[in-house]
Amino acid sequence: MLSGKQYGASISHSLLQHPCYIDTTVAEIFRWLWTFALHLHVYLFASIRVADKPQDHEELSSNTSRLNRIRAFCTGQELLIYFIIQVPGWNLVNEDGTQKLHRSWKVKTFVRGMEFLRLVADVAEAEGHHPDLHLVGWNNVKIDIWTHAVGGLTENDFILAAKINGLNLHHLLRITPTNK
Ligand SMILES: C[C@H](O)[C@H](O)[C@H]1CNC2=NC(N)=NC(=O)C2=N1
Repeated sequence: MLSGKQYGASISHSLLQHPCYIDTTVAEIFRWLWTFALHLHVYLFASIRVADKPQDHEELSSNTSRLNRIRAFCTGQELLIYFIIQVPGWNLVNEDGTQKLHRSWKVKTFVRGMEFLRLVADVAEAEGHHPDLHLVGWNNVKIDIWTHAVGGLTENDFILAAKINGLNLHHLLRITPTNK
């Protein structure tokens, strides 16, 4: 009859011999190495990290841009897709390696175009977050939004885009099928 101690020793001895256990040890080592390598990669190469996942079900336009809440985004597409669907009409573009939000409109007249930019400027100033504004060819308004402080997109950019979408601009726009 084996004592408890002897029984435990025999169990551990047989386990040690079992290929599964050996595999398990090797698997554990590889798992640890992989995890370490992954964290090292994130530490060394993730230029900016996701501060935290965006709150769900929060109406973007009711948010306000706050510097202390700049949620920098990695290039992780899933986060960008989560936000881009909340700002219809805006597109993700990459200009010389900088990810930006872009949208364009056709306005009725040059003066209406300036009025358009004025309304956007007021929202931007209230937000403390500012877009790149273009009025080209007298009636083409183009807006790019990105966070200069991080050289890419943050949640603040999507908040500003949502607020611009919330502006009543119809009286300034030339009616076209797509109003591109
Ligand atoms: C101090 C001030 O809040 C910052 O300089 C703000 C101003 N507006 C801004 N707007 C944009 N698009 N990106 C910024 O990094 C930025 N920084």
